[in-house]
Amino acid sequence: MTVHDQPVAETPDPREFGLSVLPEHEIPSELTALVADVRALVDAVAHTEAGPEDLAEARASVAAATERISGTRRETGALMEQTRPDGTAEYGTLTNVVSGVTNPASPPLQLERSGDGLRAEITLNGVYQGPPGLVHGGWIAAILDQALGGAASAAGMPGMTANLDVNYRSPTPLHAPLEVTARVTGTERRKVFVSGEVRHNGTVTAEGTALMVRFDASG
Ligand SMILES: CCCCCCCCCCCC(=O)SCCNC(=O)CCNC(=O)[C@H](O)C(C)(C)COP(=O)(O)OP(=O)(O)OC[C@H]1O[C@@H](n2cnc3c(N)ncnc32)[C@H](O)[C@@H]1OP(=O)(O)O
Repeated sequence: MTVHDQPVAETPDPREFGLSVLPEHEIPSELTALVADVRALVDAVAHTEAGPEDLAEARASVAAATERISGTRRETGALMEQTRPDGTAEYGTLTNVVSGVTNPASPPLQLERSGDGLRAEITLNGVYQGPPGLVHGGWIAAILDQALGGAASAAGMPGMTANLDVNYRSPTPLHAPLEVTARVTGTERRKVFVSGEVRHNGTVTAEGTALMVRFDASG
């Protein structure tokens, strides 16, 4: 296995493969604001103790809002194009369930380049609960998977997760700032080895390693 030391590579333009691509700056700010509002709605619904009258009224309002915006739908596989500081482009699915900018079912995860990989700060609310007061382990694995895949992609080697291994070291609290980090640790042919961590107050609560297999450029 060799340690990856290549410069960031240009990712092929997905339009060449017939995929639909939306540049990030073309996403209406009203849509990203609505995504945040719907996340707040999901949290409110999950925890509400409102009475039947208020619930019925809220339900009618939600149904009206759904009707209002359901006329036209974007393709499920549409990609968002982000421009890196060096001017090259990177892509991810708009409705990615872990970090999709237009998907209110995703947590507000925004991974950014940092040091030799990616980093994010995120606070998860009760919608992501597993054990009382704690983040569900499946969501921790999903966040790590996204960070690990994103690190490979950011290094110019986008691919699919072939294997993901997660160790839960200590409980991950809800309603508390978490740090997510990930980086490429090595490559071997199409195999990209990645590792990452979730930390709370500097303590590792979960760590993961994954094998990403790069998309086959030979067709
Ligand atoms: C667009 C922007 C995106 C932007 C990306 C943003 C981040 C997205 C993060 C989310 C990632 C996901 O959730 S992805 C979704 C979950 N994953 C999946 O659905 C993947 C399903 N599996 C597959 O499609 C396939 O098995 C692949 C692609 C992983 C591999 O198939 P393949 O392409 O035919 O490659 P193959 O020849 O079999 O394997 C290549 C090398 O990897 C090794 N290998 C393959 N699988 C394994 C394995 N499980 N464990 C060990 N080693 C393995 C082989 O031995 C070989 O090694 P050698 O002979 O070279 O030694």
